[in-house]
Amino acid sequence: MSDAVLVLNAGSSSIKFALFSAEGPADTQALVSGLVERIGAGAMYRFGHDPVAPVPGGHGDSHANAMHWLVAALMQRFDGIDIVAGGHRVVHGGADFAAPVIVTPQVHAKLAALAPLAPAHQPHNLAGVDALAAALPEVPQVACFDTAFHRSQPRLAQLFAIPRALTEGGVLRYGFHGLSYEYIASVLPHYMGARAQGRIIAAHLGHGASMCAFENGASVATSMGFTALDGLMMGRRCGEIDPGVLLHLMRDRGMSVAEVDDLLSNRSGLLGVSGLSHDMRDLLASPAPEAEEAVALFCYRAARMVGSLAAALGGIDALVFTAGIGEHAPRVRARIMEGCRWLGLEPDTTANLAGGPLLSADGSVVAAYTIPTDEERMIARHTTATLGL
Ligand SMILES: Nc1ncnc2c1ncn2[C@@H]1O[C@H](COP(=O)(O)OP(=O)(O)O)[C@@H](O)[C@H]1O
Ligand SMILES: CC(=O)OP(=O)(O)O
Ligand SMILES: [Mg+2]
Repeated sequence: MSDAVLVLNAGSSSIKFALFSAEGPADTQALVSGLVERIGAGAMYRFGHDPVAPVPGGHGDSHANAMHWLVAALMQRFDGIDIVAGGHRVVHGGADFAAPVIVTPQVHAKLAALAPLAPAHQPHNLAGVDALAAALPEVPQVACFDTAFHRSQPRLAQLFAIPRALTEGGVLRYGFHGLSYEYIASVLPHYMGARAQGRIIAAHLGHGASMCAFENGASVATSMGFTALDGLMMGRRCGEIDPGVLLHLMRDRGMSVAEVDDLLSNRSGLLGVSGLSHDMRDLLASPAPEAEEAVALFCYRAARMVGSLAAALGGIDALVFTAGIGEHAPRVRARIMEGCRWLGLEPDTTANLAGGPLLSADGSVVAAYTIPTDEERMIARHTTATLGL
């Protein structure tokens, strides 16, 4: 029997999992990894290199059911592996949690209270905690936060220009995708040597998308704010928007809060602008002018955000692309890099098409890379360190 840490990373429509050995260095290859995706709409799963298969028996109809099914299925399928700890991505840690924490009933209650700030993530993250607690009540569980990496930011980067009382009440820019950025910061020296301590902008471009500026490996500014709706254009989310639009929709068009929430969280972004799909793959393959415009807006907004974060850093030494789009869409990377030429980034077209990792030409003042992220590994590192395994 080998001891393992089970990592659960629940997103808005998927659950990624990985089992890492709890013996030896925390950083060895995952024993097995996989995912459940399209939850609620014909859920499918994949364990390791097995073929993709439908989630049986209606268990894929909700995250909570899928979590219970997944934990039971993993224990059955990998019965030679003893799960000794659980590590979870928890999207929102609010003002209280700046580091990973062991989940106690009190911690669980505080995290559940943050669900309104991350409705498409937090309940699913806690469903993972609950499923593992039901199956293995004695196993300790650690919550690892998307927000924690950004708590090092200077105060100005965290403030909204709103009355102080609201700021003191926790209405701050928290930022997300922190586990991904922390992982990228940890592997960057492998690619860049000592320059990794310089002024870096990392672009996590997945279904959710954000950017983070870091210096000396610490976050100093990021594009997402109080919630994961802010910043870049995303698959279904609007990103940055004039708050006057929200007032107009409610005051002049009679939309309810729930309708505005659904519009901005689920029906905007690539899907809203293209009218076709939230998935970059579909848009890149489509001849429709609306698809082209959605891709063009995504890239335009991303390049503008690089400019903003470069100002926060006082310059830029490297731009790093990661997550689904950042790792797999050379056409999107190329367009964003074109928009960064003025900063001194000289793209290498051939290297970009070949998948990098170095995307910039020899002599480019600003380096560019594509680096695969690994939130599961970062969670495993935090879990073993927090539990002293
Ligand atoms: N080969 C590809 N080309 C273009 N876009 C891709 C490709 N593969 C994935 N994507 C994009 O990446 C997104 C998923 O990214 P991922 O980082 O896995 O997101 P999440 O963790 O938020 O589910 C998809 O919605 C799609 O837009
Ligand atoms: C915070 C966030 O947007 O996460 P995801 O990319 O998993 O949707
Ligand atoms: Mg994700």
